[in-house]
Formats: sequence, C-alpha cells, structure tokens
Amino acid sequence: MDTVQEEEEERLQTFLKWATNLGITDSPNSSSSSCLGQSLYVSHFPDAGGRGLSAARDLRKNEVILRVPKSALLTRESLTANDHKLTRCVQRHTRLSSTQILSVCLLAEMSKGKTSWWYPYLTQLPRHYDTLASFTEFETRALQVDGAIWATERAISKAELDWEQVLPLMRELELRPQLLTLKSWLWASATVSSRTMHVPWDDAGCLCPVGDFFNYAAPGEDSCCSEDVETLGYPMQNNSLCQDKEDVKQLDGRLTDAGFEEDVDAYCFYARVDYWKGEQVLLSYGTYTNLELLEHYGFHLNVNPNEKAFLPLESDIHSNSWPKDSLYIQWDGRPSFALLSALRLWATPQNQRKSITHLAYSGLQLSAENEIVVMKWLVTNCNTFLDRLPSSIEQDVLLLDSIDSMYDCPVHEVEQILLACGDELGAFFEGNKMQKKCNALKFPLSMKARRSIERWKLAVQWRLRYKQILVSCVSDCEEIIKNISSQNLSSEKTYRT
Ligand SMILES: C[S@@+](CC[C@H](N)C(=O)[O-])C[C@H]1O[C@@H](n2cnc3c(N)ncnc32)[C@H](O)[C@@H]1O
Repeated sequence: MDTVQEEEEERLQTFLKWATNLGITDSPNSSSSSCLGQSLYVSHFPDAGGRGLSAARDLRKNEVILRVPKSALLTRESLTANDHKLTRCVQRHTRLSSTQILSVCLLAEMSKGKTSWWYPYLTQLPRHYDTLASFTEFETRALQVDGAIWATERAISKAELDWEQVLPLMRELELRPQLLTLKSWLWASATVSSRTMHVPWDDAGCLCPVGDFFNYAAPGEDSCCSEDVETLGYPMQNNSLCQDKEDVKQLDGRLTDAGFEEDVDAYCFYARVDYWKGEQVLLSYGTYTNLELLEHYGFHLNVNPNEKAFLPLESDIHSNSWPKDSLYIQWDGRPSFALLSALRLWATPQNQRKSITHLAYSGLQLSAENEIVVMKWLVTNCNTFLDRLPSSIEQDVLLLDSIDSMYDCPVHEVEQILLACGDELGAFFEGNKMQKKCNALKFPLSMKARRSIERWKLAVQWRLRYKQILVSCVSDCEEIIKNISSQNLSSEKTYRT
C-alpha cells in the first residue's frame, strides 16, 4: 500500500466508526460493534464500479442487509437544521429547485472543512465525476450520434444555467471563491445526481452514508422488460438511486431492493437476489439507457438490457399513435414491439390499414411480403445510419486499444498510436492544448489529460455499443428475410407439384 492508499484506508476506517456510532448497521436483527462485517464489507471492483460492497456471508434474496437511520441521512433539512445563516439565505431564494438547494447546502457544508459534523462522510465522496455535464466539446463530439450530442449539450447548458441561478445565494453565504466556480458546482450537482436516494418528504432526495456504496445492476430481464413497463404507461424513474416505495410496490418485484421505511424510521436495503459470500452486492437505481446512465451517473454498462438505439423515422411512420420514444432497436438488436408494429402498419397500403390495425397493434405479422418490406427497411436504415457516422466499429475497437495504451505509453509507441487514431487523437491533443508532435508529448500524462482520456473512452465505448446494436439488427433482419424467402419458395414448389 502506498501513502495515498494508506491515508484513504484510514479515512474509510474513521468513516465506518462514525457510521457505527450513528446506528448504521448491516445486522439490524443482532448487535454488532461495527456497522459492516456481518452482511457486507467494502471492496474494490475495478471493472464493475470501483469501490462497492461485497457479501460477508451467503445472502438470501429479500433479506435486510443494511439499515441507515433517518438521523444519518444528509438532506436539505438536516444540513439547514443547525445552520441559521444557511436557513435564512435559502429561505430568500424560493425560485431555486430542491436539487439546486441541496447542492448549495452540500457546498456550504464542504466549506466548513474538518469542523463539519459530516466531515467523515464528506471525505468519502468522489473528487470528480464523468457525467455528461462535465464533457468537453471534444468528448461530446466523440459520441458521434446526433441524439447523444444534443443530450450532452443540453446537460452542459442546464448545469451552467443552474450555476448562474445559484451564484447569488452562494455569494450571500460567503463561500470561498474556489467553491463558487462552475467546476465546484459540477462536482456538487453530480454528487446529488449520482448518489441521492428517494425520500418521501423531499424531492431532492437524500445522501445515504454507506448505502451509497452500492454499485448498480440494471433491473434484470427476468423480472420485467422495460418495454412492457412503458407500454403500460408506467412513468420513468426520477433521477435518484431509489424511488418511491409506492412505485416499487406497483412494479412488483422489479426494484424492491431499497427504500425509506416509516415504521423503523430508516432507509432499508434488501438483497435483490441470492449472493454467495464474496460476491459484489448490487442495487438497481432504476431503468436507464446507457446514455441516461452516462448523463446522471457517469458510467454505462457493457450489457444493458434497457439500452435503446434510435433511427431517424419519417413522419408517416411515427404518426401511428405510438409515442416516438417507444420506437427503437433494443439492446439485443431486435426492433421494439412498438417500432415493429408501426413499421408493419406503415408498410401496408393506405386503403388496407384500417382493417389490419388491430392485428399490427397486437404484435402479429401481417403477411410474408409485409414482413420482408419491414425487414428491408430496417436493414437499409441501420446501414445508412452506420455509414453516416465518422468511424466504423473496427476503427472504434482499434481506437479503444490505443486509448488504453496511452496512459503509460513509452514514447517510441506514440507514433503507432497517432497512426491508429488519426484525426481523432489530433483533436484530443488540441482539446487538451497539447502538441500532436510525438517528441512534444509529455508522458506520463497530466491528471487533467488522464481524466479527459477517461471521458473520451466512455464516449467511444458508448458509440461502439450503439453501432453493435444496429449491426446485430441488420444481421437478424437479413436472417429473417432469408427464412421467409426460403419458406415462400418451398411453398411455391409444393403448390406447383
Ligand atoms: C452510488 S455510487 C456507488 C459507489 C461508488 N462506486 C463509490 O465508490 O462511491 C454510484 C457511482 O458508482 C459508479 N458505478 C456504480 N455502478 C457502476 C457500474 N455497474 N459500473 C461502473 N460504475 C458504476 C458510478 O461512478 C456511479 O456514479
């Protein structure tokens, strides 16, 4: 262990002692001298979220594994309770949203440094985040897909606007100049976006010490597919780690792993599945596409059953009563139920549509010819979409390899990397105000450049997965066309003989 790791470990141990004194416990039904160790322990998962929680023993589905009393939750209420100046100033700014206020309260608490009652917890918060709002222009462009670029630009503008709106309040609070910067604001709002949990009394949610060490697993396919949920008109989750208990009950078994419980006045966490001792214990924060995960949490999943790829659609396709956002290609390359129905209807001559609408809406194939037209439309449109993007899957794979080797690159390999990445690497150096010439590169790279590489890598991985979905759609559709055509051929033969 180096000195930095030793200090980190020391801070973690101080925090766990503090948490124990507050009554946070992973063994609510028995007494224990430490908040963790009976059901869970802190562990590191380099490829699955970094710091997280492991099972300290075999855990059974639905058993309670962590309880965090209300008095240990960091909320607007708890932060303003003992800070009269903060309470007075906040009361004067009624037009700010609840999340803006919570973020300001968090910065005000940070400004107290070691004197803050929350200090042991504050030391456990990440120093930086990779949420979309922190992307530079270069990293935004690296997403390549228009919809993703727009979403990032929106996130950046929203963060800037939110910051401008809270500045007068932060000045009234006389926060240190360093805490008034956009950079500090991005940190505070990303902390709130990626770590808050739903509580029934405040829509800004709460920060939940120890409970926010759980990493994410998408709600499984086994419980309920997202498409069914949307078709039935369930709302999307709000942006917090855990949602309203009522929603949880409605979704029946899909997201029953955590919530605030009035009867015990505590946030309770349950094992969502059985876990073996040593396995990472995960929490489902909600149903998100990879872009949404990137926007709110700063990561995405290699395999995400809720991922969606959208194709540009002519207006006569989406005018067919399906909401536009239900028309997409699923993570496995299959068109969504709504997209398939809409395309089948669109591929039917106008004068016959009325009579078959009910069949299309119930998900039935209309005819072999109709199905072939639909599959061909998908093949053509996926290919056109892919062809318009600046790089291919093969180039992205190569680029990811090169990005990985950039971290501690010996100078003699730089030339090869430059060749592999071409223009995009040039743009990276420009974006980070570095020289492209090999002999002017400084390795090891600065912390700022390393962070930019992390976000760039996230963007390239994101677009690569998006492209892979479309490629898989193309090959599925071609297979279907082949099968239908050969069936038609053999039935024609039977008919002739
Ligand atoms: C609530 S925190 C979870 C604990 C966090 N790893 C920590 O050290 O504090 C949420 C953050 O953890 C990371 N994370 C959670 N689940 C992840 C996953 N499956 N893959 C990658 N990163 C993940 C993301 O950075 C996310 O913003």
